Amino acid sequence: MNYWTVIPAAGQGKRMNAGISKQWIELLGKPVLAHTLDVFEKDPACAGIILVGSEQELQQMQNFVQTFQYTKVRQIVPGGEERQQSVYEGLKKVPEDADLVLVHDAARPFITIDSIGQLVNKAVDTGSAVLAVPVKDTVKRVVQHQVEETIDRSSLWAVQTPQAFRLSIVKRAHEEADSDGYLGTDDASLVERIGETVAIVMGDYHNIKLTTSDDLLYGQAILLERQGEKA
Ligand SMILES: Nc1ccn([C@@H]2O[C@H](COP(=O)(O)OP(=O)(O)OP(=O)(O)O)[C@@H](O)[C@H]2O)c(=O)n1
Ligand SMILES: C[C@](O)(CO)[C@H](O)COP(=O)(O)O
Repeated sequence: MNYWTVIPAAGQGKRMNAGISKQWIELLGKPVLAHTLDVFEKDPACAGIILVGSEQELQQMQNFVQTFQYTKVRQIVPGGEERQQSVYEGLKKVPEDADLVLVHDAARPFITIDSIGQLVNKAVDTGSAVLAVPVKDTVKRVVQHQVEETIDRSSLWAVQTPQAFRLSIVKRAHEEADSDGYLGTDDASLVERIGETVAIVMGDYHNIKLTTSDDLLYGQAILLERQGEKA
């Protein structure tokens, strides 16, 4: 099934502390945003992309999309203070007749068409699905540097993007979160709180989000490994 994608790219990358927003950092000579957009541009099932940028970077983003000749970027819209608000602004621009919408962080450039396909198939069946990987570390709840509890990790998954939803569901979830003043760290949590079920699809440990500077080193290694596989 065809899908639309909202790509939030309006963050400031404070934790990366690179002096520029994360999407403009170059990995093997190409901006992070280009690595991300290339995947959706190449996926025949992707019908269109809504790109969300910060107000100050909209012109830069327009120029970038023209330079890289992305044909599927239908609109570039200004985002908000928080990721959730940026996604909400993007969702408002997805055509009403779209069935399925994916939300994907610009800062997760290592997503593959294969993972997207598996996610889309699940969301078509269930209405909402997210990519995630089982947590590998032992996780403890800590208060004031003292362990309160060791959490049973057998049911813990680290959730990624893309997250795929029927458009009507995710729009309702965002509308309700907005009117209730609820702020979540991903879109699925908004869908969960309106009582919808969210399915998990096994993701890929390489689908990291570039958050701090050490992620750049790992990211370059992922790209080099993929280049080697192609050669
Ligand atoms: N107001 C915001 C905040 C984040 N994002 C986007 O949401 C994705 C994931 O967010 P995160 O990693 O938290 O990015 P930043 O907010 O840029 O990072 P930081 O919190 O370190 O400033 C990124 O692609 C980012 O550009 C967004 O569109 N609008
Ligand atoms: C949406 C997300 O990528 C899921 O892992 C993530 O929650 C967004 O950013 P943050 O780093 O948690 O603020």
